[in-house]
Order: sequence, then structure tokens, then C-alpha cells
Amino acid sequence: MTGSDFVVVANRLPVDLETLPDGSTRWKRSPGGLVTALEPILRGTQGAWVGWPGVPDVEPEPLIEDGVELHSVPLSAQEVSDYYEGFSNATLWPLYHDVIVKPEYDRKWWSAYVEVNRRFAEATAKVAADRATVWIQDYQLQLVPKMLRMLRPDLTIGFFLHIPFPPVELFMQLPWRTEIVEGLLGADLIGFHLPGGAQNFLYLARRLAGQSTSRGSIGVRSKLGVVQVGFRTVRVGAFPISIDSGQLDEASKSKSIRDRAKQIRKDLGSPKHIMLGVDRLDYTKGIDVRLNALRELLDEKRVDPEETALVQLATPSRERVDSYVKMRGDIEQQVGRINGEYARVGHPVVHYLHRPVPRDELIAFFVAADVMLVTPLRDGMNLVAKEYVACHSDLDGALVLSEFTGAAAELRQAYLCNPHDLDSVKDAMMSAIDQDRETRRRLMRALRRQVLTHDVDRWAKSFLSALGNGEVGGSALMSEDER
Ligand SMILES: Nc1ncnc2c1ncn2[C@@H]1O[C@H](COP(=O)(O)OP(=O)(O)O)[C@@H](O)[C@H]1O
Ligand SMILES: O=P(O)(O)OC[C@H]1O[C@H](O[C@H]2O[C@H](CO)[C@@H](O)[C@H](O)[C@H]2O)[C@H](O)[C@@H](O)[C@@H]1O
Repeated sequence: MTGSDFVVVANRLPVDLETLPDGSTRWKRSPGGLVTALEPILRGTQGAWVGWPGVPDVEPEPLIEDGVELHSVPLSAQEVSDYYEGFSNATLWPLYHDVIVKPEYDRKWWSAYVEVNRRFAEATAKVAADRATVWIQDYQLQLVPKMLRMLRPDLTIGFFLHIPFPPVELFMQLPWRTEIVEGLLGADLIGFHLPGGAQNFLYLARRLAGQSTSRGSIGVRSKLGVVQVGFRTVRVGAFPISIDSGQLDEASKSKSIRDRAKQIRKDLGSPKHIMLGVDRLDYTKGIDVRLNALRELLDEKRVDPEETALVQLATPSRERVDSYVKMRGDIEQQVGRINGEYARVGHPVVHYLHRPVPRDELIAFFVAADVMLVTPLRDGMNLVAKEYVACHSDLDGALVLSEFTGAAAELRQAYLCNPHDLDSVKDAMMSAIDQDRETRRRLMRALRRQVLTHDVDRWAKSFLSALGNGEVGGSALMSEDER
């Protein structure tokens, strides 16, 4: 059998097909951190990527990008609505993000999820070479590990969840909770960002699937948990994802980007403090939280509108899902309100761009920003926080970071805050603005040590070597009865 020895399977391909006004099409980079992280890993491996091309009802021929074969899985408009916008993003996404908005449970959406997962499994079974390694990504495809194993028992199958795995009490709401746990148990290794998510899953494997599991706590890239599924051993671990930090560090030092950063400061009216937010426009990201905090700081005159600019770059996301439509309106109202009260003509306080910006321009914004605001209510990792740090070899910059991001477990020298407590966010922002030069440099140096030594290559290698080794935590198994 021919085919690829290494196959990544993700809901999206790394590029989306875009239809231009004249009806012609072109490929553009897909949004989000999953693609940011996986693209450099796969580049040059001569592997394959199986995914949806981002628009309904098209099935482009396989294409090769940077040596990677891209295989499209087509979705109909109805499937985009039921499987992607519905079950993935109006059921699982809010459920796994602490029910910030209420998850909707709809049997029709679930059927579409099963059907689309089956199609991904079938497409992957065709692309993978004999005994290949297949790495399935994220919450949209949690049934694929089991379905693929049934089609191709020769494969080594890894699964990585990019979003938080929820507390047991929340997961138990899901009408299809057992099917999801059993779907994931089709993998040889299941990876989470944090030990807590892995631990939650281990408990559910015992309780819902009735399997024996290891005791003992799971470590970061160490002490894997074990689930015994018949004769198979499934391992469960924590592998915090990262970025191509060396590449960003280099790019951010280039003269053209430094010059562009200076120009951005000038264009903003040379304020003393540039604050920056960079997010997909998602209610989990706490964009409203930082805007509320800024407004109160302005009201209390702790921040001077003449000296301060907040730039919010927001990539459009999931624009047909109700909660996203509402949130966009709310945020735009907040921006309007702050500028209505505190802007002068030609001198807004909040600069809001609802579009993705090109990579080099984004790096220039990171370099220009004195304070980075990352305030999600819940976030699996948050790569933006790490990207900001990687862009500050000048040690000149401060990171305000929500405790509820995966990144907070590693970036302990950030100004950590609780996004549910506005005073905590305001205090973190003020500390970041007011910090003295020495403190700023000391904290940024420590953050950079972490980000530069733990890059995306290390993440992928640690996951894939655990997948290849069959490495186990070595702890005794515990069944549901023993709990
Ligand atoms: N407005 C924007 N323009 C360009 N890139 C963006 C923009 N907003 C976010 N990004 C990129 O998208 C990725 C977001 O990843 P992450 O912070 O992990 O969150 P998520 O995957 O949930 O969107 C980062 O690589 C970030 O630089
Ligand atoms: O594909 P979309 O619906 O447009 O969404 C974009 C991606 O968003 C999510 O990203 C997550 O992955 C990041 C990298 O691990 C992580 O840092 C972040 O915390 C997550 O939110 C989603 O999980 C991806 O599947 C989407 O492609």
C-alpha cells in the first residue's frame, strides 16, 4: 500500500479556500492557534494533512504545500451548520469552556457530528500508509480515533485536544458523553495541554467506559496515565503546546519590523503607553473584560486618555453562530462608548480592527506594544501570550495574563489576573503600566527563558516520542469499583 507515513487530521486544512468577488478562488491561511502550531511541524516532513477546506460544497483536488499533501474532506452547507457551527461550536465549545454561554444539545447536530467524523476517518484510512502514524486534532473529531482504528488496526493513532477538557460535573451534562469517551479511547495516546484535563479524562474513562485506569497524578510531559481497554493500553498525558519561538524572535529583531513598530507608535500619536489585544473574536477571550477594565480606569482617572492607546486586533470567527453575533455587537458598542467619552478628533483611545492582519504586521504590533492584554475567561493554551514574549528580545514589555489560560501555568512572571474580578484585571493593568524598568526587564527575561526553551518543536517531539515509545507512567491500574 502507498500513502503517507505521517498524517495530521484536523477539522480545517492549514489553508482556507476563499471565493473572490469575481467568482475565482484562492487559498488563504486558516485562523487560529492550531494551524499556527502545526504548520511548522508538518512543513518539510512530506506528510499529509486531512481537513475541511473551510467553505461548503467544494472538494478541491489534493494539493502540495511546502512538501505537505493536503487532502480535502468536503462538507455540505447543512453539515457546516450542524456539525461545525452546531455540535462543535454551540455544544462542545461552550461546554468545554466552563459553560460561559449555555451549550445547546440537539440530536440532529449530534447525528451530523457522527456522520462527519466517519467521513474524516474514511478519508484518513485512504491516505495513511501501512503502519503509519496518524495524529488527530481537537474537539471536532473526538470520534475519529475509534472509527479509524476499526478501519485500520495497523495504524498508530494519537489524539490531541487543543481546548480545555472540562470538569467532570460539566462533561456529565453531555447526552453523548459515553460515546465521546469511547471515541477518544480508540487512540494509543491522548494528549491535553494540562495535567488537570488529563486527570478529568482518566476519571471519566473509569466511570463512563468502565475501564481500569492508573492511579497517581499525571505530570507535564511525564508520568502518563494509563487506561486498559481490553488488550490495548491507552496512554493519557499533558503536553502544553507552544509556538515557533525562535522564528518569531528572529523576525522581531529585523530592521523592517522594528521600523514598522516605530511607525505604528507614530501613527497612534506617540502615546506613552500602547496596550494591545490580539484575538479571534470569541466570547472566551475576555475582550469585553479588558474594555470594561479600561473604561473604569479612565473613569477613575487612573489612566490618562492623552497618554494611552489600546489597539484591539480581532479576527472574525464563527460569524453565523448566535453567541458570536451578539458578542461582536456588544464589543463594538463598548469600543464606541469609550471613544465617545474619551477620544478627541483624530485621537481615539481604542483602535479596533475586525480583520486578520498579515504576519509581519502582527509581529510589528507585538514589538510596538508596551503592555499585552490576554484576559480570557477560559482558554486551552493561548499562543498570543507566548508570541508577545517571543517578540520582546528588548525586554521592554509587560504581559497581563488571565489565570484561566493554559499559558498561565508556564508564564508565572506575567501580571496574572482573575478575569471574573474586574479589580484584579485593573490592578494587573496598572502594575504593568507602572512597573519600573528593572522589574520589567527581569520579568520579561524570565518569561522569555520559558518560551524560547519550550517551543512547538519540543511539544510535537514530546507527544510523538511518547506515542512512538509506548512509554507508560508505570502506576498500578484502578477500576471504577476501587474508587
Ligand atoms: N487579528 C489577527 N490577525 C492575525 N493573526 C491573528 C489575529 N488574531 C489572532 N491571530 C493569530 O491566531 C492565533 C491564535 O491562537 P491562540 O491564541 O492559541 O487562540 P485560538 O486558537 O483560540 O484562536 C495566534 O497565532 C495569533 O497570532
Ligand atoms: O477553526 P475555527 O473554528 O476558526 O477556530 C480556530 C481554532 O480555535 C481553537 O484554537 C485552540 O488551539 C490553540 C492551539 O492549541 C490554543 O492555544 C487555543 O487555546 C485553542 O482555543 C480550536 O481549538 C481550533 O480547533 C480551531 O482551529
